[in-house]
Amino acid sequence: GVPGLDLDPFSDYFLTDPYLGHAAMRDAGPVVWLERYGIYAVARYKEVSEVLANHAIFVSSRGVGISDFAKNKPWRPPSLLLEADPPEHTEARAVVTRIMNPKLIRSLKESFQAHADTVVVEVAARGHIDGVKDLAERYPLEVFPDWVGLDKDGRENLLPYGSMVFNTFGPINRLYEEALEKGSKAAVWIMEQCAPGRPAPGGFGAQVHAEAAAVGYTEDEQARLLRSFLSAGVDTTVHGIGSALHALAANPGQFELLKADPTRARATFEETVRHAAPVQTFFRTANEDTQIGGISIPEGSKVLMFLAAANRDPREWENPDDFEIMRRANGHVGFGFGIHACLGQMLARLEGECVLNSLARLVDKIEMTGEAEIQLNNTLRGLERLPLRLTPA
Ligand code: HEM
Ligand SMILES: CC(C)Cc1ccc(C(=O)O)cc1
Repeated sequence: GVPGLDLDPFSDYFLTDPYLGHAAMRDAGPVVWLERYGIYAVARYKEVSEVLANHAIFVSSRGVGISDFAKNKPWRPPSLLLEADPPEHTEARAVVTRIMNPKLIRSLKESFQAHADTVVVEVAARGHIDGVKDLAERYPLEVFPDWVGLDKDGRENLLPYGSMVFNTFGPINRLYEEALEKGSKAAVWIMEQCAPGRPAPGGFGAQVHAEAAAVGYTEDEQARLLRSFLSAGVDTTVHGIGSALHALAANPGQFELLKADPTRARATFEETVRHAAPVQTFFRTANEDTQIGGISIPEGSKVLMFLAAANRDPREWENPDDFEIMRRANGHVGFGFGIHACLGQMLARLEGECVLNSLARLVDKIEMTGEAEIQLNNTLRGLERLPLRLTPA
């Protein structure tokens, strides 16, 4: 039978340091049973990839959190992308990829890089900073809302809303309840911003609405489509950039390699997404009786995929726990894989690359001046605080 483990992947203890738990699950077998929640878990690269690829059996429309939408009404109307299966999912994705494509990214590169230089020059001159508040949060919160076309006022709602969305994929624990309390107020502003006609003309938001309207989406569907981007587009990049700063401060040799060739910024961010996995886990639901690694998985089972564990699976990676910007990180599952693979990964890479490229050219040293503090979240891994000293180049 399936090996059972008693670990709680949503406990503060596990979320603070998940790596021993990851190894225990990987070593226990291709799939394990987490008794505490009555869910299956896959932590090896091979099985995580297989579950992500097999979207017909391991479906998203029953929710990508622990709650099964076939049994319990979701706390918010389901996403047309994340919580949909083909054919509805295919159509929604086609609408968005008409806008979110390499041409768009090329058009943003110059302004995104210029802004990163401005911010990095400023924080480097300050010397002592909190890498989270002063850089990892500041940069995405300045470039992303302008690109979408959101109001100038109220942007402080974006992080608590995203934090709520990600916490609600987990069980109803303290993190879930605290996030729901903080996020509910933010949700009012988010939904106002998603309404057709609200985003600034010409921005990404208005373009999503126009493309969705063009294929007959109702106003509610147009709003929900844009909601996906306000849900997924901020906390993730904030944690990606924060984790990159942390990794570079903790590995000075890697920062020297980056400074030697600032075009390595792109590969540095990719290795960060592999190594830190800002999105640690989420679920699929077995839509029929099936099996994983020879173990029977009954219809209705929730399967928790540990992307972070797959990205450090020694069966797939050499020195998996080492942060190595020169390695070939492609193939990692930090942005997912298959039909639901991250729709914003090009934008995320652009944001990460721009900040790290600025750091490489404008900063000579990046040093920890105290302990990094983890921000606990049922799904995301990122920092609450990162005390740094930057020395200008
Ligand atoms: C480092 C930053 C990011 C990481 C690690 C990340 C990770 C992921 C992952 C793992 C998925 C797959 C979810 C699944 O398979 O159910 C995903 C989907 C998605 N991401 Fe990202 N993401 C990031 C940034 C962004 C940004 C900046 C945006 C928007 C601008 C975005 C928008 C989306 C959307 C809309 C989906 C749903 C796609 C679908 O279901 O077809 N993400 N992301
Ligand atoms: C890693 C994913 C779970 C991030 C994410 C969150 C929310 C949405 C949405 O469509 O609301 C899409 C993607």
